[in-house]
Amino acid sequence: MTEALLDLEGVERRRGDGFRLVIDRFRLAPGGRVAIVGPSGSGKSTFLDLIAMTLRPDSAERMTICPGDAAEAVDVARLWREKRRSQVRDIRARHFGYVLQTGGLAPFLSLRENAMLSRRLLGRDDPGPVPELFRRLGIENLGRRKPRRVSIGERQRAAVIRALAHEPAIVLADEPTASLDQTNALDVMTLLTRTVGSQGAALILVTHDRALAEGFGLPLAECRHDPATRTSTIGFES
Ligand SMILES: Nc1ncnc2c1ncn2[C@@H]1O[C@H](COP(=O)(O)OP(=O)(O)OP(=O)(O)O)[C@@H](O)[C@H]1O
Repeated sequence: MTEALLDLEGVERRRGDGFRLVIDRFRLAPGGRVAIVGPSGSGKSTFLDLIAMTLRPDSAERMTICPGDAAEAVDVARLWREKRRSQVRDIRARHFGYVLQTGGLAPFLSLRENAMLSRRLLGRDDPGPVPELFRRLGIENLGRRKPRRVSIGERQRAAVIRALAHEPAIVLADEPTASLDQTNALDVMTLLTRTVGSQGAALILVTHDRALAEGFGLPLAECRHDPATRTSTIGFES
């Protein structure tokens, strides 16, 4: 069996006033895809933050990442336990790309400068795939513009480019089409899934829109919430 890109088992995190998320088992193959669905407040963002390593688990039996260029899986659970935060940060910057609901672009930077941010964080000043991504996403004439001078759909395209500019192993997209009309949502989803696929990256999408996810062939993983215990559970294997 191929080594999983992400492998989590028995991961728990409490939040706020008694909420608890339990990741029973989550295993994603290199280049794998999944859509995380569930009602509001069921823990989808908490799940994504744990995966993105921006949130520390309270406990984790197993939590590993094994990107293509790694000799062996990195034991992230251990890095958290030993409070090796700079190593966690390095893994995050190198291997993850993010597309947020409203783009999350820096307003004072041009679209191109925004796109280059994820590379610059890794000390890379060469443009790599950025010019080609601008062409493929059809906004090659807008690179010098600031986010406020382009449409919301064009902003989301720039956000997709920024997520892929440093060629990460995993792209995390949190409701990336929620602020778009239906036509733009379909366009951005098409471009997102195609470009992620062409780079061989894995995609984890959080969405309220099951039909959209299913329409793009993404398997669903459900965050199930039990109000009696205020506990949500999620599991997935690919
Ligand atoms: N920063 C925080 N501090 C304390 N509690 C939080 C925090 N963020 C979320 N929570 C709580 O954690 C639980 C899960 O929230 P989360 O945002 O992960 O759910 P969600 O499924 O993403 O919701 P939505 O679909 O509305 O975005 C909720 O009870 C929420 O109030």
